[in-house]
Amino acid sequence: MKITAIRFAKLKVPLVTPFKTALREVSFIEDLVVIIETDKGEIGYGAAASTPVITGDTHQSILSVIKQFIAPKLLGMEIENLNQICQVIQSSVVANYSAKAALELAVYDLWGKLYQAPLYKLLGGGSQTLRTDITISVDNIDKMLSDCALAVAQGFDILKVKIGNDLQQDIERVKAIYQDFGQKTHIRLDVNQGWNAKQTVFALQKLESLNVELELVEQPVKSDDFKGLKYITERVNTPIMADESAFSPKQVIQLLEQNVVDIINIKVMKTGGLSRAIEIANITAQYQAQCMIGCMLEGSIAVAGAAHLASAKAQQISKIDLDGPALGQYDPVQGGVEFNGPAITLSDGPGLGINSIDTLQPINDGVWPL
Ligand SMILES: C[C@H](N)C(=O)N[C@@H](CCC(=O)O)C(=O)O
Ligand SMILES: [Mg+2]
Repeated sequence: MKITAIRFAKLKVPLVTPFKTALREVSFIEDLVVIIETDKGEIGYGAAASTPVITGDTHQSILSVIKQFIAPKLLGMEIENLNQICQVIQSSVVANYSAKAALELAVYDLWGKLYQAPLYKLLGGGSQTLRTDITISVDNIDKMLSDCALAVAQGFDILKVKIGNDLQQDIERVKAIYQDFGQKTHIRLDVNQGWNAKQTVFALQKLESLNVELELVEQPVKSDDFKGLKYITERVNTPIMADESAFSPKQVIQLLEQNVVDIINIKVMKTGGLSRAIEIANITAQYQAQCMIGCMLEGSIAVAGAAHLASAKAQQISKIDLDGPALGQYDPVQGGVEFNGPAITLSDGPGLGINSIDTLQPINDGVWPL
């Protein structure tokens, strides 16, 4: 099965409530969809989110990097040579991880179709169902409490609470949420780089002294502040997780070797797809460190890839933050992953298991080669 062409489209889904973090605020899930065509008539689906404040990637940059630097090298390649294709994708250009992720996802989808098996089975096998947390956007306390109540009513028992835009208010937000929901849910915090090291130690020691039990705190400080992360990890009992600091296998080795953090958040938009995500999951196992599989605010095409990986790598990946599609008003993708509250069910169809996609908006000049 040979690669013959690549098509591009956009997919836009309105959110139930605006997604607000210390880094950005958005009201839609917007994916660039990549469709790889083959000489056998099979197509593979991949997608990428635009998160310039985290990856530096936009839909425009993803599209031009694929067309200009990566696609020309993929034309004619055999899907059965999966590792070779991933190597070409990874080495065609530096960085641009979201572009690489979208392509790798589509190639893995085709690999599953070639062997007529769901991806999670080809990757080693695992459970067909997973449980995700849900994100509570940073907002005023009343809004955050009502979002938590809604999430709990929908069956979620792990809340990923976004904070990081004002230290004192953040402490009050966490205290209020813990008071109302701390007994019935696990609470994770994601600061999205909003504090500095001293502020983090102050806030977490304060919360610990009040017996506020947090499952983990994600990326409290700037992504390049490894010294700050280590300073925090050495001074608090709450587990510290790296997100924006952990893109590459090399960074993950440094983070774990030097005891900079306790936990790693793997996202395919940061690793450049599944091949390096697998590599990182294996590295965390070597260090006997826990890891999470996460997502950007992205729809269910890319999340399906991450979910198949999480199923097959359940020994390494113990925490799941794949709630992107659950935050949308609807899911235009049929097959793939199905959400029912916190439960994610993987399709048993081949590859990612996607059957069809509604409301795809083709992009002008969105076919390669023209
Ligand atoms: C959506 C997911 N739960 C999440 O919070 N992901 C990111 C932020 C993604 C974005 O801004 O698109 C994270 O920081 O973990
Ligand atoms: Mg995060």
